[in-house]
Amino acid sequence: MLLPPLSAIPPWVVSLDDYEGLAKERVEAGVWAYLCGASGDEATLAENREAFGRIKLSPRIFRDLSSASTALTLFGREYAHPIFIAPTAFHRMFHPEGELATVLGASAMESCLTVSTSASTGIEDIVSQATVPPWFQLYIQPDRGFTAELVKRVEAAGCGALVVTADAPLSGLRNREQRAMFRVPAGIEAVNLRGMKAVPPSDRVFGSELLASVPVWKDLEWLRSLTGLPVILKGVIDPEDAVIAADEGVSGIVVSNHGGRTLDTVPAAIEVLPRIADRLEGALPLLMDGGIRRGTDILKALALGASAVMVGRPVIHGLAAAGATGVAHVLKILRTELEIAIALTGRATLKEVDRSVIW
Ligand SMILES: Cc1cc2nc3c(=O)[nH]c(=O)nc-3n(C[C@H](O)[C@H](O)[C@H](O)COP(=O)(O)O)c2cc1C
Ligand SMILES: CCCCCCC(=O)C(=O)O
Repeated sequence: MLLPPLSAIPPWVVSLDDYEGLAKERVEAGVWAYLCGASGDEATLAENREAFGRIKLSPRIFRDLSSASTALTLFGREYAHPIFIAPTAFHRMFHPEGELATVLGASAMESCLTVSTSASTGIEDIVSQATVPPWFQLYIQPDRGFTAELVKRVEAAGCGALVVTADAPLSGLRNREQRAMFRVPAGIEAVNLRGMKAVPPSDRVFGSELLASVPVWKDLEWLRSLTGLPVILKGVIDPEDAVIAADEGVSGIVVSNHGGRTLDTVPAAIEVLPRIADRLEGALPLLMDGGIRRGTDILKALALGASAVMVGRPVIHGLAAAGATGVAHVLKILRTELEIAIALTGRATLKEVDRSVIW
C-alpha cells in the first residue's frame, strides 16, 4: 500500500538520503525501478557516488567571510546559487501535480528547473509558475520539422536556455527497470511531444529506423540557427567531444553520464570534469551532474571546473515525498550544506573556489 505525499516534513529529515526512504514508500515499484535504476550492472551509477568519496577537501581557518555569497552569472543571467535541477521525465508519475510542483519548489529556492522533453506538463504552464526562467532539455526528434516547431515553442514560452542531450540517442538497457516491467502509467504522457510522427518500435537496434535518424554534429549547427537561446550540450564525457562542442559554438556543456543510465562502465562525471576543464581552459562554462547528494559534492565540482551543478534523482525524491515543499527542502538542504562547506574551506565567493580547495 503506497503512502500519500506528506503535508509536513518530519524534523528528522535532514539529508537527501532521508528523502530517498520517504519517496520509496510513495512510489509504485516499477516507477521506483525506473527512477533509481541505471544501465547494465549499474557500475557507472555506483562510481558517480564513489568518486566523490575519494576526493578530499582542505579546510582553511581565520578567513574573512563577512561578504560571503553563492551568487553567479551564467549565460548572461544572475543566479542566487549554483544548484540547478537536471531534466527528468514524467514528474506526474511521482506526484499528482508533477512538474508544476517541481517548479514551485524550485522557485521557492531560486533554483532553475530544466524541463525534460518528456515532461508530463505543458511547457507554457510550467514557465508561467516559475520565478527563474526554466531551461528546456531537448532530445532532437527523428521528425526534425517537429523538433524545429518545439524549439520555437519553448523559446516563445519564455525558457532561458536549450539543453540538448547528446548521450542518449538510444536508451541504455536498464535491467532493474526491465525486471520490474516498468511502463509509463496510463494517463501520463510526454505532452509536449503530442502530434509528433513517432518512429515505429523495432526489436532491432542496427538497421532500425531510429538508428538511421540519430542526431549528428551538423544537427547542432542547424539547431543553433533556429534559436536565440543559449544552446548547452548535455552528456559530454570524452574531452575530445568537449573540444568539438566548443568549436561548434555551443554556449556551455553539461559534463554528465546521464546518471549512469546510458553506457555502463563510463567513468564518473566528477572524474572527467577536471580533464575537460583543462582541455577547454575556460572557453565555455561547464556544468556537471551525476551523484550530487551533499553540499561538499557541489563544492568539489566547483573546485574541479564546474560553474554550477545539476541534481537529478534527489529532486524527484523530494517531489514524491512532499510535492513542492519536498523539492524546496531538498534544495534548501543542499544550499545550506554548500554554504557551510564553502565557509569551512575559507572562501567567501564562488570565484575564490578553485583547485586549492581540494586536499
Ligand atoms: C528518472 C530519470 C529520468 C531522466 N530523464 C532525463 C531526460 O528526460 N532528459 C535528460 O537529458 N536526462 C534525463 N535524466 C538524466 C538526468 O538529467 C541527470 O543526468 C542524472 O539524473 C544525474 O544524476 P543524479 O540522478 O545522480 O543526480 C533522467 C534521470 C533520471 C533518474
Ligand atoms: C520512457 C521514456 C523515457 C524518456 C527519456 C527519459 C530519460 O532520458 C531517462 O533517462 O529516463
